[in-house]
Amino acid sequence: MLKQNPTQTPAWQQLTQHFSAMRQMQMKDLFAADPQRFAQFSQRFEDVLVDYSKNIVTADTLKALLQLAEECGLKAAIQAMYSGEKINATEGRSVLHVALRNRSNRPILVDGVDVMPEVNAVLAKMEAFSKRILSGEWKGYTGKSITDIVNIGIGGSDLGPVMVTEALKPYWQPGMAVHFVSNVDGTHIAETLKPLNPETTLFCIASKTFTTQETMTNAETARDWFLKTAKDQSQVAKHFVALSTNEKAVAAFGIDTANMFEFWDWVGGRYSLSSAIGLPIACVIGFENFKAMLEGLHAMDEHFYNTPFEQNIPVLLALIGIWYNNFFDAATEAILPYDQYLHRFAAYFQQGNMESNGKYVDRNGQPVEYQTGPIIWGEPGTNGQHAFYQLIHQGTKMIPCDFIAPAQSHNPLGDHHVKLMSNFFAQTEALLMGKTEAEVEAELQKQGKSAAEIAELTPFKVFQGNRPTNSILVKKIDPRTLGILIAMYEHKIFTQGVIWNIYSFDQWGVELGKQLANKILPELENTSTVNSHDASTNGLINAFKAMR
Ligand SMILES: O=P(O)(O)OC[C@H]1O[C@H](O)[C@@H](O)[C@@H](O)[C@@H]1O
Repeated sequence: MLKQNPTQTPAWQQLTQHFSAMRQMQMKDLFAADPQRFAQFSQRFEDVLVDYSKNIVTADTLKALLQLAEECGLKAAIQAMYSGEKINATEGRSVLHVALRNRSNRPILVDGVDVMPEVNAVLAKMEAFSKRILSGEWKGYTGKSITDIVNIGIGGSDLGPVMVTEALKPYWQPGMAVHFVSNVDGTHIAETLKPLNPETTLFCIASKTFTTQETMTNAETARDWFLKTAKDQSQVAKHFVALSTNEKAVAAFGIDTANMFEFWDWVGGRYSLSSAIGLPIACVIGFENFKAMLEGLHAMDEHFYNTPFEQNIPVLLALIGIWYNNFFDAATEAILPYDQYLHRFAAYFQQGNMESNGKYVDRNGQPVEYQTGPIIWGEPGTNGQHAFYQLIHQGTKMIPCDFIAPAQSHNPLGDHHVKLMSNFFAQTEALLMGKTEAEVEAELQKQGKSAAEIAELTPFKVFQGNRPTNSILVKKIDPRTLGILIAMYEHKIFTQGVIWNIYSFDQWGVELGKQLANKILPELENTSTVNSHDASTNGLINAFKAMR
């Protein structure tokens, strides 16, 4: 893979020059000058409309950004990922979440072996299992059917299934509920288990490595809770399944490997929701709906693979993100879904994006001299409007935002949805157009304010506007559309990682804290004074011990 420093490309030089012309550019002037702007700067894919016209870009900006993608070897990088090359170089692994939802069944080789037969075998096992659970055929230790699934996992073994099961709540099958325990804080599992009955509860222990401290601790607590009632160790098989790549550790925990749903080291945790990690999804929305989501993911995978970059949605979104991140110095991006069911969508892509592209070392092992991954955050609209939008509208920082909304609500109550959507449209319009001094003055005059009052108040009520947004309008949040949206963001992240010349599929940054926690843990289990750390850490640990 090309290891190109993006700032050393001709395209980057061109963008730097172009930026000095664009930094003062007003989007409303661009709209006024070009009646075709919306048509020119929007793309449709199935029932998804992506409008990126409210960005500080011209055709020239996109041309230079597309050139940057070419010069950084994006084409070859996509080819390398889809063909199973070991692009996760620091872990020596392929990166093949696209194989998990490869509905075309085209062979995908890892070390010369087609992975599709094993992918399909696990999917078939998930299908059969989820059908047995949902039909009530799978019985617990007292002969009752399962009513509650508890997924125990963290990070990539939690966030995807949480986000998807919440997003697709209207598709939950009758008589089945799903719960998630991730935090090692005992409160999480204690509160989750409180209303549950061990006779009708199934635990999915989800961990790629099956060594993660939080998950193993919660899994042991869950087993103790179960055995407190069930008594008999042999009944564990009816209530515990494992989703993992680590067969040995699964067996050592006491889960029958017949109840293990396998995946592989070429599935990154944060890209694993279409692997066996998706089992709790399939068990609550049904396998047909799970399959529809896989088909949506695959459709966007194909779009990303086959579409020329100038119409390629993930590529365009990635390039626009780079434009703000690297030229306008925007440090964050907000994801703002106008859909209550998508309330964990930003949290999901917080891991997806920040764990992938939060790297300061490039693929040559050198510290980068440019910005890489942005900070991702967001909450559903309209709640965000009454919380942090003040800063987006009038703060000193540029925050590019993605607004996401469905045309059709799953809960068409009265006029709720049109009210919601009026806010969705109004916000991006306000961020684009702002409100001028003259408009504010005229408004204050109408309200009967004196000249002195008008002069005093006007500066506070002006909105500069010119704040960039993408609007992603979909017909309905159904399994297929959700799959499309997920893959769209995944490939945006991939594209940016390629251009920033970083490795997007490792996560060494999570290791140090884990190591130190393992060192500190035994120090907390006795009463002696600790002095093996820096003064602050020693002080805190000793204060904690004194307070216990
Ligand atoms: O599935 P596991 O192995 O329990 O890992 C859970 C999480 O652990 C770490 O925080 C990272 O490696 C994440 O990417 C991963 O998702």
